[in-house]
Amino acid sequence: MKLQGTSRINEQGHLEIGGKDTVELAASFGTPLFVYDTQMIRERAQAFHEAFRAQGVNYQIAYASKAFSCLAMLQLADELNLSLDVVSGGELYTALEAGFPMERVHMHGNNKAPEEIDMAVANGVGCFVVDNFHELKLLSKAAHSHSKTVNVMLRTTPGVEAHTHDYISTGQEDSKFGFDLSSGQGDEAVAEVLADQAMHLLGFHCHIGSQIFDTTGFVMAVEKLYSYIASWDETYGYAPEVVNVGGGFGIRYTEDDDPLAPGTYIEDVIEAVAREAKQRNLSMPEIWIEPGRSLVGEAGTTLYTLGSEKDIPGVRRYLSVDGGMTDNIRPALYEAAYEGIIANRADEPAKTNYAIAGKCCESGDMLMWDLPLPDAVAGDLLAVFSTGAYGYAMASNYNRVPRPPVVFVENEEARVVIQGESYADLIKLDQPLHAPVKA
Ligand SMILES: Cc1ncc(COP(=O)(O)O)c(C=O)c1O
Ligand SMILES: N[C@@H](CCCC[NH3+])C(=O)O
Repeated sequence: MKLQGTSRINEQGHLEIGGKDTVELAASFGTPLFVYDTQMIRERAQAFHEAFRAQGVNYQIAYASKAFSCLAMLQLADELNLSLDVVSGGELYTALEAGFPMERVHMHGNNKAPEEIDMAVANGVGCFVVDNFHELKLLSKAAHSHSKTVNVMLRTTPGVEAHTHDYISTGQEDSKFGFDLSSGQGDEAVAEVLADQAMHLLGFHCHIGSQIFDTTGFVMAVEKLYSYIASWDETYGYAPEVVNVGGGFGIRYTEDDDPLAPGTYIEDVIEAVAREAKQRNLSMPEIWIEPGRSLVGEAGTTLYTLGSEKDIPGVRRYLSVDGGMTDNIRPALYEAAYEGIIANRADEPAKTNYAIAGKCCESGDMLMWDLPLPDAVAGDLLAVFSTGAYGYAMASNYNRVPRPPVVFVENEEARVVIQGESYADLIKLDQPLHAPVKA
């Protein structure tokens, strides 16, 4: 695997990230450990900004905070002039506590609870990405009761299928997300929002899926959406101020992945919107996107310590790490592929294929099935690449495994941004039946 960002192999043959030796990071903070190369996040955000500026359109880049949310990450996103996609009261709370400007927060969710809607209205989020009719009712009620006008984006499902894993594909008709366009749900929703004094219709949103490597799906979604926008223009004299094409821009997990530069997605989307709008005599809307993975995915590396080995001659050599599905559920959930190296002997050539197992009581707790490594022994440090998105964010305490710490590294400095959980943390919400009877 080609090293990315600030990662390099230093004179000791150790993997270094952000000028920090990963062997030292593991010694200081323990393993498993999530290490984020924050310079890489800055560069990614910059690349998206530059791509938009080059096209001269008004835009917002909303970081999809579901990919990785914590106070420090959201403060970094703010520093990078990103807006923020939040999907729950908890993500919104994190944004509030981070001091993220609420006017740049976009409130998502396919089943927003009345309390979450109320919280978002009260705090003045920039817009609601409304998913369904139930939510429209709740939102209207909340907006009226706060005597506020709320900005609304309608989430639509344009009927475009992204070529990705079924579970991370969202733009197809048969999806739990958004208003279905072909059955007329979009028309009804537009009428409802336009008729409500407490709502301002900003425009339309679609998100076709994740880990997408070409622009065809985005262009098709724009074309499809515009065929409806044209009819809403005719019927209601309404044209959108904003079109949001979601996130889903692919990243490199393995050598087989060949992601496009951020600029390519942006150029193709803008070209498609400009063409569609012009053809229908509509003004060019602002273009918004919602990248998660492409901002933080490749910036994250997980460090594990290798432990037990099991060799089944002629079948497979298993090596176990001190984490697994509790810090990275993606291989078990989506058969997601990863690559890694022995971080303390990063200059040695690979000799043997290993199956990398987690420590949970599940046969499916496998991180990789065929990872070529130099002969590895217990105590070696395994670095798994591109774990920055939906790794920590989807971590669990299954088997009562504490969630690992997270550090940001940059310019030879490491900073803990999420502490590792202790065993005491694991039981802090437990309510015992009685005081423990100690023998
Ligand atoms: C509505 C929406 N926007 C943005 C994203 C971010 O996707 P990704 O992290 O693949 O860029 C997602 C997740 O797939 C999503 O559901
Ligand atoms: N969690 C997912 C993708 C879906 C995210 C949001 N719709 C992943 O790890 O790839």
